[in-house]
Amino acid sequence: MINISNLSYAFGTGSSRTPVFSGLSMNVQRGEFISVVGGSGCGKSTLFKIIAGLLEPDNGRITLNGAESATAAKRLGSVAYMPQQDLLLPWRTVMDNCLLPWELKRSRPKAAAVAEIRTLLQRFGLEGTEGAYPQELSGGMRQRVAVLRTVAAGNDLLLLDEPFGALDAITKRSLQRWLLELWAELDKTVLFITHDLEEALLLSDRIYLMTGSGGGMQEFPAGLPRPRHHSLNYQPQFAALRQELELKLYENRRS
Ligand SMILES: Nc1ncnc2c1ncn2[C@@H]1O[C@H](COP(=O)(O)OP(=O)(O)OP(=O)(O)O)[C@@H](O)[C@H]1O
Repeated sequence: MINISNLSYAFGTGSSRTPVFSGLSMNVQRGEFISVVGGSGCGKSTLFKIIAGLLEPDNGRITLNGAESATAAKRLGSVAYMPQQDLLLPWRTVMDNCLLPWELKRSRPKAAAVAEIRTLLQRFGLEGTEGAYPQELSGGMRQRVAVLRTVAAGNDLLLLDEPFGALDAITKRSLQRWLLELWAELDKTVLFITHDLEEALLLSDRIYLMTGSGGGMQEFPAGLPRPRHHSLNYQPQFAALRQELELKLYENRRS
């Protein structure tokens, strides 16, 4: 689905140039759920912006669906990206927010897009919110609308940048369960940024650890059997993996 090799990026120019990462490589198969974890500021969101075509890397190659995407402009619009803030437009209703991807592409009649969004609203447990404005929704509902808009873009690869980071523990749990079911049902490939190691282990097939300070990426096989449930959190195998992952993150931050 996506192959990244030897990617590097730095912000700024001349003497104010600050490397974010270098020599970064990763490989994601179709249908996988992959998490990216790493300390604050190590470049996770920057990586997503590069994959989404919003930033051009300094070096490296990105292959999407087997075809090399040599420039950011080529990647733009070919993956669905949900940034850290939900970015729902406050002056638009839920339906009009979800229609934004259609407005950008206009590749089919509006009625077809509206019908698909209505079906997704049902599937996402958001029936009855079509005419509501974002500020009338709870935090968990807003995040579901934002994920729905990302899915409505119609791409096979979803980049979700810490979608549940700002939610309380109970809402977060229910949305994790919901996302696992959705992922199994929709047959999408997901790249997911999180600071929550338990969330990464619960959701992912594999985890990539970003080292930061101009460094690269390390792979961590999550490998727990599916289907997964929160009761896994209390099993020794889960606790051991969590400890191993935490140690690796800690080692990376020190090196
Ligand atoms: N537009 C920008 N101009 C200059 N530096 C930037 C810009 N955006 C991000 N940076 C810097 O690049 C580094 C990586 O930022 P990025 O947002 O990718 O990190 P992150 O791992 O996603 O962080 P967090 O986990 O806190 O969201 C940080 O040091 C940040 O300050």
